[in-house]
Amino acid sequence: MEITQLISEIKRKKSFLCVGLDVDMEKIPAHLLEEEDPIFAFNKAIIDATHRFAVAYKPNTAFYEAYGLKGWEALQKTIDYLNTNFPEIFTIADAKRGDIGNTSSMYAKAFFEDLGFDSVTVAPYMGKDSVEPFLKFENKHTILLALTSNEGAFDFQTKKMDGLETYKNVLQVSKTWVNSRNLMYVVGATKAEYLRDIRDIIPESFLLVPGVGAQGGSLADVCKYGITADIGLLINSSRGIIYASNKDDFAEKATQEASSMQMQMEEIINGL
Ligand SMILES: O=C(O)c1cc(=O)[nH]c(=O)n1[C@@H]1O[C@H](COP(=O)(O)O)[C@@H](O)[C@H]1O
Repeated sequence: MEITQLISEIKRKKSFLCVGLDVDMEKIPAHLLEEEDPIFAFNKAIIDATHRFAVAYKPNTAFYEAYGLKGWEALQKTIDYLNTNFPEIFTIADAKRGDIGNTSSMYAKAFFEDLGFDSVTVAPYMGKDSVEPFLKFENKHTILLALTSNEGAFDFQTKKMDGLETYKNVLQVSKTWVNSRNLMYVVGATKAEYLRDIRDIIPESFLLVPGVGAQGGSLADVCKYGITADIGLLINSSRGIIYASNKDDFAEKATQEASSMQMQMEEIINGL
């Protein structure tokens, strides 16, 4: 998907919500376990219940890989369902890949060509030649981990390297890579106070921001310095939406959560 399509969808829906599809069989309502493919049945119900309020979906591949072949099939069915029925919706494979060049090329092929995602999350640790194979794909987006939402982000990402914090190095250096226009970045909602510095380095790039809801990050805090004229944000909530209820009313409760987030976003967009 072209970035301009994502921006017009954000403006049309007045939403920059990304719903995280992190399916855990122990948390889904019991009646779905009788379905032939419980993971896909759950995802389909969540997508049907929330797509009016969301512009992106992000399955984290760990939650599918954990169930082996069945999990991977459910992931394929989920992305096919999205691409067929909601082609205007941006899709993110949260796989956090990155390896030597020829291996990264195969990861890129897997997520962009075989599965058909619009984007994939990638770890920057192995450097330029591990990321550039992803950037070669036109109208596909590589979402580089910059400053993550977890406590461990302080172990390396905020430590200085040549006088500059590592996450700032990631932002500065990656801007110089071939096809860097295809880059987006992950910044955790729990690190909202860093967004002013981050926007100084990458004023316009899209940010995937996980960590609201279950991890305690705040939408208002993220928007304070993170939002741009084209919005430039995709705010992800996974557990806060998909497990709003673990009973038969899970889809209705997911609708309520997604709708409430969309309303807050609409207010923010209208106030710009
Ligand atoms: O790349 C990510 O999406 C990600 C990066 C990060 O820094 N923190 C983070 O929580 N995530 C992912 O975002 C989702 C957050 O889920 P919830 O905390 O349930 O909303 C999970 O799939 C995480 O793996």
